[in-house]
This record gives sequence, structure tokens and C-alpha cells, in this order.
Amino acid sequence: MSSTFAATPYAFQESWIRNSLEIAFATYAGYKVMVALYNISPLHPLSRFPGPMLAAAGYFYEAYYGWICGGKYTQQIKRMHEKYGPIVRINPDELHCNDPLFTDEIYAGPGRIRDKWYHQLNTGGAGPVSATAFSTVLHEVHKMKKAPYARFFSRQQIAKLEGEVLDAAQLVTNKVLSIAQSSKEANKSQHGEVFDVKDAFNCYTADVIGQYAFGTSMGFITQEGWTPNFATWYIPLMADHMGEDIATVMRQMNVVIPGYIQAALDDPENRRVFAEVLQNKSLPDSYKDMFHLSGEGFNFLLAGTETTATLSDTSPSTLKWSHLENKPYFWAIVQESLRIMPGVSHRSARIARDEDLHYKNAAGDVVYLVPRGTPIGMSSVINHMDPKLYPDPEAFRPERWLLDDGSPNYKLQKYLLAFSRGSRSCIGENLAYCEIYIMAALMAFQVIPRATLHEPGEPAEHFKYDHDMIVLQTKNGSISCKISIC
Ligand code: HEM
Repeated sequence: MSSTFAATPYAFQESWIRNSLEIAFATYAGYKVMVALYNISPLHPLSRFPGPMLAAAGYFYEAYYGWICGGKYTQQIKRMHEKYGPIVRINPDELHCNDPLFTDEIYAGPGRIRDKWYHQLNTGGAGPVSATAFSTVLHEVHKMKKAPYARFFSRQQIAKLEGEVLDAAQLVTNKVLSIAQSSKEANKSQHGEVFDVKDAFNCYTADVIGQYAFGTSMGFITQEGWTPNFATWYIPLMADHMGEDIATVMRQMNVVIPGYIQAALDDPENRRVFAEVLQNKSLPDSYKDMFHLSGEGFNFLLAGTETTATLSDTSPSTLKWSHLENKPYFWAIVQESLRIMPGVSHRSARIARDEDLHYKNAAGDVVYLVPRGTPIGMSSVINHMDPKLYPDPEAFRPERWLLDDGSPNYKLQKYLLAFSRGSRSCIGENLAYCEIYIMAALMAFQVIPRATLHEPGEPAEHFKYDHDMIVLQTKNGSISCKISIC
């Protein structure tokens, strides 16, 4: 009798908890169903835009392709365009466009307000990176944060420090050749040891940006071998060993990068980016603390390493950036490389906060009004494969960038999305071009003639875009280019 009596309150409590959980779950599920029904109803402001009903209903559709299939949503968006046309609804709130002629409307210049969308930024930044210009939603705040840094990345500024880029590139090629020579001697073989040339390029790009921004190279080129490098620190973050790599990345953001920045601040005579930014009167003091500065520093390394390193191989003559880019065929090779291998493959939406965008296709038979406040983006890997602009788009064909008289077709260049366009475009575009031209020329003269590719299968297949981890990935993951030198 007494045990029955004692069990009753527990039984009551258990069933009360179970009932409450069931009610909470049913309410939540009911709410989600109502939201999904609203999303696909004619009442939703994006209801007239075509696309799969499941994508419009909720974010699970995008999550399936992004998480379960592993970075494959861009491929699915491409298929949506083939079925539904130039503008498609890819989730409840976002549109995607694949008409390159509309590029400058979406990615407009600083005179027109373009916010970023928090949905996209959620994937991109934690800690100090979340406080950077890149991760800022509002147009006006972004403009204020970016301006003091942008002037250090102008053409004139980069041209002044071009000698440092050349020194780093020459160090890399010398090291490639000397490692090959030593391993040939050690193994009594005709070829040096096989290595991934992208590791060498990652060391190059990280040391260049370190030297440029902090006034100190990060020592990746001069270390023994090519790893670790900055890319090996952060890229596996998305792969196998989450815990350890996140710890390394956090250490970089919170200890190593602040150390480099402090050294630059302690040596203002060196006149590097961070020392100068501190003197900038238009940037409020609240954006000048170590948290904000190290976020930008980390971003320079993050955005300027893997992106540029995937590109650095090509051709010709005298080693000055301005001379090299004036060789039309060399220029065309670089443009074609950026088209096929654009570095950042993930879409990036912009929000025209206070203006509707009016879309009309070239034939004039598809017309849309994109309501103000709607996130709409493009993906380089989709635009760059437009057969109307680039016939036989899968083929690597630099000639497509040249006019009949052999001069560069600069008009075509404005459709290139590799560095994005408009007010939110890449701050490091000039530095990246300088690095690419110089390294490509050195490689063409000193390394490529003696190199053998050691990657299985057809090279075109091996280097082909397959999925996104923000940066472009092949079927085998991050791009690799293993070579040996004879
Ligand atoms: C081939 C090399 C590179 C490619 C393809 C590339 C590509 C891009 C793209 C597409 C964006 C826009 C991202 C978005 O819309 O959300 C971007 C932004 C950015 N890039 Fe690069 N990048 C390269 C090299 C560099 C270098 C060398 C730096 C070093 C300074 C750099 C620093 C940045 C920063 C700080 C931003 C954010 C700009 C802003 O928020 O306004 N990038 N980059």
C-alpha cells in the first residue's frame, strides 16, 4: 500500500513531463508546417519566382545538398537554372541569378546600398573574423570598416612593394629546384621527389600577405619542406579532425596573428597596413582594438592564401607585373585560369535594401521585379560556364579572351566574378594579380619545362570543380597538383 502510494507522484510527474514535451513538439512542428505553407503560398513576396517547391518551403532542402551531399548545393542550383530559367528561388528567402548581364545590378558599386545577408555570414566567421568588414551586414558600416584598409591594396600601393612579391616568388622557385636537386642526388634518380606544388604556393601567398600587412614574413617559405602552411591549418577544419584544427585556428586568431599585428604596431616606421590604420581618423576607436585588427589580419591570410594559391601556374617574359599583364596572351591565360578556377565557388548574395531591381533577359521575354530587401546572388562557377559568353565553356581556351586583332577583350573581363564585383568585392585583387603574374612567369621559365605531373587520370577531370567548401573543391577534395622536377 505504502509503495503504491509513494510511486504515484513520480508516475504523475513522468506523464506530466511526457505530455508537456509532446505538446511542445507538436506546437513547434505545427508552427513549422504553417511557416512552410506560408512560404509556398501566393502570399509570400517571392511566390512568383520559379524553383522547386521544397526549396521554397524551408531550409532543409538547401541543408540536404550542403550538409548531407557535402557542398553540392551550387550544382543543384545550376540544374534549377536549366529547368526554371535565369532567376530561381533557392530557399524561402533568397534568389539566385545566372545571367552575367545582370552582374553589375546585383554587385553594384559603392553609390548604391548593398547589404550582405546574415544567412551567408553564419557559415563564414567566428571570433574576431565575425567583426571584420567581410562579415558586416550593413552597407554603411562595411564601407567605414573597409576604407582604411582598402587604400593599402590599390594598384599604386601594390606596385610600390612589388619587389617583395618578386623576392618571395624567387625564393619559392629556388627552393623547389634545390629540393629537387638534393632528392635526385640522394636517390640517384632522374627526378626529384614528388610534391604538391600547391603547398609551395600556399607558403608563397601566406608569406607575401604576412610581409605586406605585418611587415614580417611568416617564415613558411624558409621552413624545411612545404608544410605546415596557413592552408593546412584552416582547411581541415571542415574535414576530419575538427577538435585539434579548431584549436589551431583559434590559436592563430587569438595569439599568433595578434603577435604579428603588435610587432607591426611597435614598428610604425615600417609603415605597414595595421600601424597606418591606427592613425586613420575616419575609423572609430572601437574598431581599432586588437580583436578587430586581428580579425582583419586573419581574413587577409584566409582570403589571400588558398584562393591565390590554386591559380599560380602559367607563362612569359620580363618580371614586372605591369609588363607581364600587358602581354595579351599572358593576360588571356590568367583570365582563363580565373574563369575555370575562380577560387571562391560559393554564391554570395547582396541585398538592395532600398531599391527594387528590374530584371530583363537579353531577348526581352523574361522580366522580373526583385523586391527591395531580397537577398539575390550569383555563383562564379555557374556564370563562368555560360556558353553564350564562353562557347565550349569546359575547355581551357585563352584565345577566347582576345579580339580578332590579338588585343585583350576587356569587355569580357567585366563578367568575371572571380573577385566578385562592386562595393563588396575582393580587397586583395591587385595583390593577387601581382602574385599570380610574377609566380606564373617564374614557373613558366624555371620550373614547368622540367616538371612532370603526378596526378591520376585526365588532368581536366582531376582539376574540375565538383563541390564547395566556400573555396572550390574537386572530386578528391582540395585541389592538389603533385609534380616532380627532372
Ligand atoms: C586569386 C585570389 C583571390 C580570389 C579569387 C579572391 C576572391 C574573393 C571574393 C570572391 C571575395 C568576395 C566574397 C564575398 O562576396 O563574400 C573576396 C573578398 C575578400 N578578399 Fe579576396 N580573393 C583573392 C585574393 C585575396 C587576397 C590576396 C587578399 C588579401 C588581402 C584577399 C582579401 C579579401 C578580403 C579582406 C575580402 C573581403 C572584402 C569585403 O568584405 O569587402 N583576397 N575575395
